[in-house]
Formats: sequence, C-alpha cells, structure tokens
Amino acid sequence: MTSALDGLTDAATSSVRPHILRRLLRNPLAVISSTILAILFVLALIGPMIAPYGQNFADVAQPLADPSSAHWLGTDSAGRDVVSRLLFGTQLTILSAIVCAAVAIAIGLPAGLLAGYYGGRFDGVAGWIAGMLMSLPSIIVLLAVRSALGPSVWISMLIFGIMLSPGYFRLTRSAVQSVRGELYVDAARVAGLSDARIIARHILSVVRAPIIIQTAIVVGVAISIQAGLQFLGLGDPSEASWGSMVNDGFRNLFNAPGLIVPPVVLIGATIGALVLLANGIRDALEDRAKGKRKRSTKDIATGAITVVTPVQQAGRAPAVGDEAAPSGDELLRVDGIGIGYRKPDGSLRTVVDDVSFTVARGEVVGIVGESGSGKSQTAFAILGLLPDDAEIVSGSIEFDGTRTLAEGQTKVDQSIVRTLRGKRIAYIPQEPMSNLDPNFTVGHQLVRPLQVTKRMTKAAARARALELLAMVGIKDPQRTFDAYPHEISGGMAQRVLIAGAVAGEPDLIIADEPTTALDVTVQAEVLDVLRDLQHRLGMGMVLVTHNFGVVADIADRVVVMQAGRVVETGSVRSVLREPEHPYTQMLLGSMLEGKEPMTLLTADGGRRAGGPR
Ligand SMILES: Nc1ncnc2c1ncn2[C@@H]1O[C@H](COP(=O)(O)OP(=O)(O)OP(=O)(O)O)[C@@H](O)[C@H]1O
Repeated sequence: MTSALDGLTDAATSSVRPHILRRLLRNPLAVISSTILAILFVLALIGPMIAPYGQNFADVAQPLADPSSAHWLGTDSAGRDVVSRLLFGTQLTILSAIVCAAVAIAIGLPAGLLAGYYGGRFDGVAGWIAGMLMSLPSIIVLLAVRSALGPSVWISMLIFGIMLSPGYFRLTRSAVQSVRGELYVDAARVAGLSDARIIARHILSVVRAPIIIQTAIVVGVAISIQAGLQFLGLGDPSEASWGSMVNDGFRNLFNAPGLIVPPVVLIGATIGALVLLANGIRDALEDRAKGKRKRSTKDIATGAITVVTPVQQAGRAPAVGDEAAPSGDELLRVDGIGIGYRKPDGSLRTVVDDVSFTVARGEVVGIVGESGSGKSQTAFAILGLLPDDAEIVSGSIEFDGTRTLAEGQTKVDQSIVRTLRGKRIAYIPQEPMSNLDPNFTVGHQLVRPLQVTKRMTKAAARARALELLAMVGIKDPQRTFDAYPHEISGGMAQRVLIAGAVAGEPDLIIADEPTTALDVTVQAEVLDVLRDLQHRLGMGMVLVTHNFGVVADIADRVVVMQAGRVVETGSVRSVLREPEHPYTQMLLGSMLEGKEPMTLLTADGGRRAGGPR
C-alpha cells in the first residue's frame, strides 16, 4: 500500500480533515508572524531595487542627520541613508540565512533519511561525523573561517549551515527509525514499491513537519549569529547589514539614540516571527493529533461500520474432499525450508525446520498452528520479508517456475522477489490499522500502487480503486476513498487492505491471520469477502491462522505446524475428520470443546454453513 506526497493537496480539499494550513490560519499569532516574514522576504528580493540610494552612498555633509523627506529614517555616522542600508541589509541578512538553512537541510536531511532507513555502516559513519561537527564550537569555527577566507557573510553562512546540518540529520534519522518498522512501510514494500518511493512517500511525510519547525528556528539562529559577528565588526564592511547598523547605532548611542532602533526592531521582529511561526506549526500539528484521537475513539464507540454485503458461498468450486494435493499446475513450492536466528552466544535457534508444501493455482492452503509455531516466518520467507538477522539454513522456494530461494542460499533473492511482490504475490496482513499510513487518505493508498504497478493514469487508477472498494463490499466507496485510516473501522480497514491486495490481480495471496484483529462478527464478513474474491479471481492463497475454524471455512488443504515443523498435511476434509497427529487432535479438540465434533463437515463432504469460524 502506498500514498503520495501530493496527499497534502487532497487533504486540503478533503472535507473530512481540515488541513494544517487551515488550522494555522486560525491562529492570529501565526498569521501575524507569517505576514511579517512574507513582507521581509519580498523586501529581501526587491529591496535594492526600491532603495532610494546605494548602500554605500554617503552624504558627507549630513552625518547622523535626523529623519527628513530626503532621508526618512535619517543618516548614519558616515552620512549614508538608513532606509537604503536597511533594505540592502534585509536582502543580505535574509537570503544568507536561507542559504545557511538550505545547506543544513541539503546535507542533514538525505543523510538522516539514508542512515535511519538503511542503518548499517553509513549510519555509523554519518553519526560519528554528526557528533564531531556538533562538538565544535560554532563561533570559533566561524572566526577561523573569517580570518582564513575573508569577511564574506555568504561563506560564513555556508559554513554555519554545515555546522547546523547534524541537527537535521539527528531529527530525520530518529523520525525515520520510528516509522521504519511500521507495518504500513512493510505493506508498501509488499505492494511492490521501491525503497526510493517508500522514502519519498511514507518516510519524508513523517519528517516534513519537524523539518519545517526546525528550519524556522535555524533561520532565526543564523540571523542572530551573523548579526552578532557583524556587531563585533567582523562582517564585510563593504556591505550593509543589520548587525553592522546595530554596531553603528551603538557607537553613536548618545549622539543619535534613534539610530540603533530600526535594525534592532528588524532583527527582533524577524527572529520573533520565526519562533512564533514555529510554535504555530507545532500547535497546528498537535491539534490535528488530538482531533485524530477524538475521532478514532468516537468511531470505535459507535462501531462505525457502514458496510456489510455477505457474499454468497454458492457457486464456489467444490474444494474439499479431493484427497490428493493440487491437481492443477503448481504455483508455489516450498521445499524443506529452515529458518533460524543467532542467539547472543552465537548458536542458532531454529524457528522453522524442514517445512515443505505446495500451492496450486486457485488453491487455498491453510497453515495452522499455535502461536510461535513458525507460520508467519514461513509466510515472510515466501514474501522475501524476513528480518535482516534471519538466516535461511535450508530449503528452496519456487514461485511459478521462478526460484526466489535456491538451495544453499541464506537469503531470499530480493531482485527476483521484488518484481513479484505487489504484482503476482500480494499480502494481507494481520493488523489492518497499522498497515495503512495515517498520513494519507485510503484513496491515495490504493491509487498509488495501481499507478506504479499497473502503470495506470491517475483517473483510471481512481476509478479502479473505487471499483475495488465496491468489490470488497464497501457500501459507500467514495466516502471510504476520501477517509483517513483513523476514520474507518478495523473491519473496513481490512476490506481496504484486501482491495489493495487484489488490485494487482495477483496469482497468489498470502493472508497472515487476516481476521484475528477483528471483532468476531466482522471476522465472518471479512472471510466471506476473501473467499468470494479468491474464487472469482481464481487466486492461490496461503492462509496463515491459528484457528481451525477459519481453515475449515475457506481452505482446500491444510498444513499443521508445531514448534517450527510440519506435523500433518492433507485435505481439509481428511484432516478434520481423521486427524492423525496428536497435536492436530489437540488443536481440533480445543476448538471443538463443547461443540458437536462433526458439525464442520456433512457426511457427503460438503461444508455446512455456520460452522465455527
Ligand atoms: N526477529 C526475530 N528474532 C528472533 N526470533 C524471532 C524473530 N521473529 C520471530 N521469531 C521467533 O520465531 C518463532 C516463530 O515465529 P512466528 O511469528 O512465525 O510464529 P507464528 O506461528 O506466526 O505465531 P503468531 O501467530 O504468534 O505470529 C517464534 O518463536 C518467534 O519468537
């Protein structure tokens, strides 16, 4: 699943959630500070063009002149026009501070993204450099740079930008690390998106707001540092600047007390406006988070599910009863796979041991077993999504004639599996809510993968997404399309994820406990949707579950796992009627406790509706 940066545009027009900008506009301090900054920015661009005099033009006959029609704010100690010097100084001060922030962002942001997302050696080296830069005293470095390279404010601000880049690096890195493990990032990977797209769409959107706040603060710090240097007389004397004007005013405090006021007011107003704007953005974001929390609680309280279209089981191909494994052509072969993790003492803990099974086209294979039996690890191996520290110790995996894992390899071949995920192999996760990115509408998260994997235009992808939402039984597809994940219920979120999974018309779906996180009544509806789609689209499915009822309801064959090993496999009918292994008997026994043992299956091998889910 994915979403786009241009989600901001949609969010702005969405009636469901007011955009942050709108919240910002409701804050008078933020509006005033933005207006001040906008005016200063325009003056920085056009100041020298509208200045009545040149920045160094001096009327030597009129030093420290009072305000007049020729010099609105008077002249300085050298007879230079204060208004003109303020306008030139605004350009120098504002633009050089922006250069400083731009350099800091250009270095810190990409480095933080890469270090946070990939970790490893780059993270170590970048972290070390950031630590070293942060330990250097900026003022001393700037003084050294001035004496080595001259008094240019541009060079000083460029160097200062490098000194400030670790701030962005650390901020970005920790934000990325906090979302890197989120399930919606995994889900985006499963949907077939490249790392670059995941970083651009899901990760960058998380760091965007803190970066804006940090930038407002960095520009303020840059202005105060350069004004400080210029006040000390360390600036470029040939260029007008706010700091040098404060210096001139300070030296003539008794002769012309008003001279110091204009540059001090400008410095104070600019830094104050930047800080207030940063606070305003932070408040707007916090309001949004509070709003989200309130709405989600309300959704849960009212059990907001709009939809239910029970899909009829009629028409389903008879699947149970055929004792033999797949009769059609083979889609997936997992052969003797073993997975382990290193313990602190270096020994290997095997969590999946010699697991083999096959899935034919259009066949549903249930992997059942208690928690920790290795079901999900097996599923992740097929998807190529095992954690980095997992070691494949044996076996091979073949999908439709393509080997994604050859015998002897310790890792799944990502270059191959990446081309299959989201296109030919799809994934339905256990926790629907965590697999949707809270920053983007449901519609966005369906449209983007369609554009990427199916190369559809935005309009076509949008139409298809609405069609898919209707297909999974959502009554008002447009409303769900426009909603954010926190505005829909868990059951609806799972339907959305099912829609996303079938969007690429895959040959194989891996569904990992797709109903476990849902309310019991919703579980049955979601299973109906899944069964119906699987049948209609003829997809193969690996259904991971701890619930034999789910297997009985939907699967053709079952693989029973215990402590990482397959203990029994066979058609659902035979395993349910005559479980051979004591563990299978125990699992079935616990499920059927207090129930009629054979209510699952009728004598003729058909399934009775209303069997345990
Ligand atoms: N990153 C990891 N590092 C070490 N051990 C792990 C890791 N991930 C999973 N395991 C171990 O692998 C074993 C199998 O886990 P798996 O998630 O496949 O179980 P499961 O049968 O799917 O159970 P559940 O339904 O609870 O998810 C467990 O004992 C688990 O502790």
